[in-house]
Amino acid sequence: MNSGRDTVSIETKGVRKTYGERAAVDQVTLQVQKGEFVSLLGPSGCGKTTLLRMLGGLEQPDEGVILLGGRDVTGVPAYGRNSNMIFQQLALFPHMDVFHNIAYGLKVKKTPKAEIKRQVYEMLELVQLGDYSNRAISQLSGGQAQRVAIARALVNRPEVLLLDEPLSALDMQLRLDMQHELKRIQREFGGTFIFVTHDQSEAMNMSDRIGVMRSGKLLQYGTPDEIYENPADHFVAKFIGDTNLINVTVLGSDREVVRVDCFGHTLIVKENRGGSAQPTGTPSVLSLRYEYIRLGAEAEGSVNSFEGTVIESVYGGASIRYTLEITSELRIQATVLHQRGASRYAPGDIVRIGFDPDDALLLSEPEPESNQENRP
Ligand SMILES: Nc1ncnc2c1ncn2[C@@H]1O[C@H](COP(=O)(O)OP(=O)(O)OP(=O)(O)O)[C@@H](O)[C@H]1O
Repeated sequence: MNSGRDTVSIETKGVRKTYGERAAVDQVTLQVQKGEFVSLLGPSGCGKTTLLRMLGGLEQPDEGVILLGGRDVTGVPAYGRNSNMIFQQLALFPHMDVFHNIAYGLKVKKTPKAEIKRQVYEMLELVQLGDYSNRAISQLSGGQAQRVAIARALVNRPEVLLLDEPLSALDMQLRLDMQHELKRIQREFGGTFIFVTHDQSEAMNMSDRIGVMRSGKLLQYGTPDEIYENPADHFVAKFIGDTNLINVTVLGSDREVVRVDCFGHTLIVKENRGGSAQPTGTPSVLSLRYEYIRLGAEAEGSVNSFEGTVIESVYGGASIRYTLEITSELRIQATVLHQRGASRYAPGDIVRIGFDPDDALLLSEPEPESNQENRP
């Protein structure tokens, strides 16, 4: 079992895989620490499954290196690696009961019977199916089948468990429950899990770190907080969370703050992390998260402050989402916390809108959309 987080479990260096002319995975370098839960996140066709399959040895890269537990496994097929994979179709053996499904890998390894029993029951406890050892696979619910698949994969003590959208066939409530379960199992087992998903909230809920992919490239690799608060670019900002992306023109910059023109308003904003100073006149994009915007009395004293007209107000229980028109060319969305019984703005109301430089991020212009992928 892995308990430390200070050593690398699996690592890729400049991994590339092409199908015909097209790079499904393009120069991906990433390092996953032992005991980490990492999600590979991105829209359909961005290359996350191909990357996962290369990590598991089901595909081989055209270029680059893969290290598993410090060993170079580039070119080593799946059966020669200490990793295991779970797919959306769980592929449990229908003619075996739960016990024998989980025991299968140990039997193949010719583990002594008593040891198999001990380890299978340990796994059944881990996935909270202690009483289900004799159940037929056909008599399991979707969530129970998921747990059996996880137990079957973990009983072999893989260096890394690779999961390819295993929850996507479940209905919403069960999916949320299984997200918590999977995280708990990973924590208790102490292993390294790499999870592919196109669902940003799923990735945010479970991961220590997220790798955001687009068109085969790893755009950003960081903790959920880093990715949310400091997105590497326009695409990541839009893919994770709700944000207004506003076209602006750079007026000038001083260290980390930049003055921009936003449809006739001069705003003071923060430069993108690691971004180089952009020259005056550069067209750019400002990312302003819905919930960082303040309205009415809350907006007084903000560094950036202007008026807008409420176009729409959508009640969301704990919060209200407003659509506000600043100019005929510019509408933004703002989400504000709402307390029961508190007054709210109505369409037509003129309200003060405010935010500080730290609340907004100037991002590089987006790359043109690739036709290789579909937005979720
Ligand atoms: N065996 C293959 N032969 C040819 N092209 C492939 C093959 N596998 C994947 N591709 C292509 O490589 C690109 C990346 O596919 P991949 O399945 O890795 O994406 P993904 O992000 O996992 O998408 P999804 O979420 O839809 O599964 C896509 O353009 C896909 O069509």
